[in-house]
Amino acid sequence: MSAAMAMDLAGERRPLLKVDRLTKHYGEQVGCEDVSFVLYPGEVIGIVGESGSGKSTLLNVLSAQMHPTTGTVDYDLRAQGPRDIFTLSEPERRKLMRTDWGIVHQNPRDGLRMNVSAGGNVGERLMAIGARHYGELRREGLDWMTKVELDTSRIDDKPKTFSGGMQQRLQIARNLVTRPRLVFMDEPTGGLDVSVQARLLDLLRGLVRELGIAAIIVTHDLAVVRLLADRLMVMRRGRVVEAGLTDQVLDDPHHPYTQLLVSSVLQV
Ligand SMILES: Nc1ncnc2c1ncn2[C@@H]1O[C@H](COP(=O)(O)OP(=O)(O)OP(=O)(O)O)[C@@H](O)[C@H]1O
Repeated sequence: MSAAMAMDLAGERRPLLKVDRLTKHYGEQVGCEDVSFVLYPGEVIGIVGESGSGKSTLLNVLSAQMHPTTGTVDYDLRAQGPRDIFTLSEPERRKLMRTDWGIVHQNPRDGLRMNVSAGGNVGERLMAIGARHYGELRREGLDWMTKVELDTSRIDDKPKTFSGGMQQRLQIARNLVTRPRLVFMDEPTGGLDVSVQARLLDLLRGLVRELGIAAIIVTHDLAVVRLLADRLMVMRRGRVVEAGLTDQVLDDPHHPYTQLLVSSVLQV
């Protein structure tokens, strides 16, 4: 049973994120249009669609990296309760990014410091929330390298000497070490060999479930959402055309576009 379902049974259903009529235009061009949904603690939602359907735009707006044209995103800030993330001050937003949120980029270069050691990449995030004790930082670094199946003898090596799959695992460790409540992932296995992808997906699934983290995962790969996501949103031309439980949407797609998306994958 997922953490979200457990939460449901316990009756503790306060949304972590509430997205209301989110729209982003680039001049005349539609990025995303009128997107609304609710995400609960511990729940994993997948956003799929072909290239240009608006997935990255939506993720960038949801993670406050971009302002919407209209619409709101309310995030449950523990002590303060729900706040529209676009009304946060810059320091408040940065604090959120450092503590409660993680962002796993498709390209590990965008999420790692390539000239800082692997241990430093993990420790840095902890230092940003106040950890100072060197031995403790080192222990956490080793612990997280083990968790993401990296050889701990490489702790002092820089990520630029790592393979793509190793860099991605380190990026995941760097993001999860602070135990965020919400992680945004953009094509987390994109650009990796199929065999490396499968192992990384297994690893991600285990960690997300173990830590009870909520996640929003953007991908064009239906196998990724099949494995990781509780719920699915299918986007086309900036709009959500179908949404529901992942297995239901993939096994019994209603919208013709989803049917096409599913059948084209099955034919591969
Ligand atoms: N900076 C920009 N300026 C103008 N139009 C943009 C910009 N970024 C995205 N768009 C447009 O917004 C729409 C959605 O693009 P977006 O990158 O969000 O799609 P996507 O589903 O993430 O695609 P991909 O899978 O190829 O990354 C597209 O029509 C795209 O041309």
